[in-house]
Amino acid sequence: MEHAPLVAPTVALVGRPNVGKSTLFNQLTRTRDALVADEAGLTRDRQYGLADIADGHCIVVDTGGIMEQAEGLDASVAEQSRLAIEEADFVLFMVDGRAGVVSEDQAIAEMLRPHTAKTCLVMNKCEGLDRDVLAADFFALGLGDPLGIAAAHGQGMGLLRELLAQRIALAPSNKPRREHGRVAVALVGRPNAGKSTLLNRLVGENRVIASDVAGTTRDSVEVAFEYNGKPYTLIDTAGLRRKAKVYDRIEKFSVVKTLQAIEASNVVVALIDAREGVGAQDARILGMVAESGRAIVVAINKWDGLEDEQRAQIKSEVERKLPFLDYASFVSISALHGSRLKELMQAVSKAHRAAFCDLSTSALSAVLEKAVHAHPPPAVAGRRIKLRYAHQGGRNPPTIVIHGNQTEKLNNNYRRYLVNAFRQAFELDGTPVHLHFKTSDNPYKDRKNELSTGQRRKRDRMIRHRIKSGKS
Ligand SMILES: Nc1nc2c(ncn2[C@@H]2O[C@H](COP(=O)(O)OP(=O)(O)OP(=O)(O)O)[C@@H](O)[C@H]2O)c(=O)[nH]1
Ligand SMILES: Nc1nc2c(ncn2[C@@H]2O[C@H](COP(=O)(O)OP(=O)(O)OP(=O)(O)O)[C@@H](O)[C@H]2O)c(=O)[nH]1
Repeated sequence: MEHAPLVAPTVALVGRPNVGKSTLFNQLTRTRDALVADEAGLTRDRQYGLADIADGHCIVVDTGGIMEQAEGLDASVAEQSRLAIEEADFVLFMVDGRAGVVSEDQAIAEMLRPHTAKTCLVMNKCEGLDRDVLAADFFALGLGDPLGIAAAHGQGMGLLRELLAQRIALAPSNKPRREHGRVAVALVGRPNAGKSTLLNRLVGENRVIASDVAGTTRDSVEVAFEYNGKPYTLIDTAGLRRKAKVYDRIEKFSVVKTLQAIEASNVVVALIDAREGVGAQDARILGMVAESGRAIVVAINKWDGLEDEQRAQIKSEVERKLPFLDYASFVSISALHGSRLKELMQAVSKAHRAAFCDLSTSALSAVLEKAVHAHPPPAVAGRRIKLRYAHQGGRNPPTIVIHGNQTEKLNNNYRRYLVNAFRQAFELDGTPVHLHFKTSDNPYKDRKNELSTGQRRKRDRMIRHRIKSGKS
């Protein structure tokens, strides 16, 4: 069967501090922000997001963010940014039109010299000024005529999007991403965690069709296989690792590849090396998965031959360091010996089912009512927060829209309580569950005491019916 590669192209934003990278990043990715995980305990600046361009989408990586996040680890930081640039399908090099060329711009231009073919110079903060006059200064960078924009004012965004559509339109990932019936699984984890070993175990023994589809400019590889009669596609980043091993022996961790694999997947299997414990890099990778909203199974690998004490230690470490993954299943495995892979794949299958499940309005509302009855929301300034009914707003991850009033005043604890209630009721293991609150447009809201309980119920039933029949 022919299938479109799943991996999305990436665009790297490069530039010295304060030129407006974050502003541009937000402009490009804003429409997709609603999809971003907003799980408690995971608040940090985003360094990557999805941008809808023309009919497709791409991943945008803010390399400035990468540089800042890893402050104090200078060498690896520079390395990460450089690697992100190398691997990007396209680079937007941002400069500040008002400031003119400064020495940092020149240094970055030098770094980009080998990549000029895929680099576009973007001159920001051009509003109200003559672009041609500002541009003259930047010719000296040797990167051609800059595109003038004003990210903060949304000016030039149309042109920029057009340019991206032209330059990365050929990327095959701008095609429909989901193959019918196939569960796309990404294997992620720091170097040496055991990804290749696991892949070989899973695919080697169960190979039905194996098609290695290397992207045109990317090295991610998709491998189709069946497990227990179910079709899967593994999205592997092995291509890069092989290459890295050839030209220098240092194992490289690739943010871009990891992002692409996560983004293209339905379920992520994240490997942790039980012998190494949960390091900063593991936490970072898992943070990326959590932010993506993908279903996840954490495989604690190299479980073979460990003492009980070591096993207990890694278990407590996982709990302590990864509280934001409280929805994930953790399966200890040995990729080398092939142990507990059945459990692993069962967890994958379960997480996939949960991520894509359909939830009826009546069932959701019933669970909501029960949860509210057991623990009513707190009162705010003497008024109770009312939660009336719920319906499904999306899948992968399941998104539940709850209607009520004063919902914006609900605290995080109560939100978590509700998520758990839904999770338990519908067995939503392995996937984040997102809640959206809506304060209903309720004509009676200021006269609530004039409605009897029976009248209110009747009205709620009517609204629920309207939602169900798609009229609201
Ligand atoms: N005049 C003007 N200012 C802008 C524009 N875009 C961004 N800025 C301002 O430039 C400043 C820096 O913007 P950021 O988006 O934070 O820049 P950055 O490159 O991400 O900076 P770092 O986070 O330090 O790397 C902010 O004060 C923005 O409001 C623009 O189009 N015109
Ligand atoms: N004891 C033990 N060793 C394992 C297990 N899984 C992998 N290894 C070993 O760990 C090392 C790294 O495994 P790989 O599969 O190459 O790891 P990787 O994550 O693909 O590494 P990169 O290609 O560098 O990203 C190899 O020496 C494996 O034999 C396991 O379950 N138990």
